[in-house]
Amino acid sequence: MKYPENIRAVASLHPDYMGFIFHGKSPRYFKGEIPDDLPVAIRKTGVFVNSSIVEIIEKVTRYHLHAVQLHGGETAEFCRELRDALPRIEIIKVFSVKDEFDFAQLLPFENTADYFLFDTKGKQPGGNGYTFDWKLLKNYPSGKPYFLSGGIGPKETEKVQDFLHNQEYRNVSALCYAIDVNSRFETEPGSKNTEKLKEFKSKILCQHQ
Ligand SMILES: O=C(O)c1ccccc1N[C@@H]1O[C@H](COP(=O)(O)O)[C@@H](O)[C@H]1O
Repeated sequence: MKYPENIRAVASLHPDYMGFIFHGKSPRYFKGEIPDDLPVAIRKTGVFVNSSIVEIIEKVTRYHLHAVQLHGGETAEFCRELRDALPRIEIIKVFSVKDEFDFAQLLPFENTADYFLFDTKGKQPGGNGYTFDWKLLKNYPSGKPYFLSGGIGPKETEKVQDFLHNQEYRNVSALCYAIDVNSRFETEPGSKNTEKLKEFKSKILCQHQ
């Protein structure tokens, strides 16, 4: 998210999380103010790419963030330091997936991240706008809930419904804690199409009940 009016409009749809990107090279780089009248249940999330602990603490404090999404090569040791520094902040550690994925990479983070997030590997650290083959997640060995991300847009609605409900994915979709959407719902970088988000959310939730 980037612009106050759009932040308010999307907040009115009551997403569980809302992301603010603190990666200088991103067209979504956030440097404004987050409206202070958002519904309290929305978890404001800072998205970082190899930022220092000091920088993350500064943003968490300044913007009253509830969660951090670590989208770079942050190590498990880094996550542990961050946890010690900010014990109440949720840590979402991102892993980029392409044609294959070595799930052994997750092991060191089992005790230091609250959630994993699977995004598509691309030219940019995130926001590439492409999906990966979710079948790869069938080998997910962890019991940790994860965010499904990467290129999910209105056109993926049925695919997401299928992932969440098809018996084929039963074991892995049970741990899918959140669907993360970004560039495919934008009218311009950082500005989300509220109507399309509303429709997407209602279709996913409707199927989920
Ligand atoms: O969106 C960005 O510009 C970005 C920059 C640096 C790190 C992460 C970024 N976005 C995150 O990438 C995923 C997937 O986005 P998309 O659906 O493929 O556009 C999402 O978590 C964004 O928050």
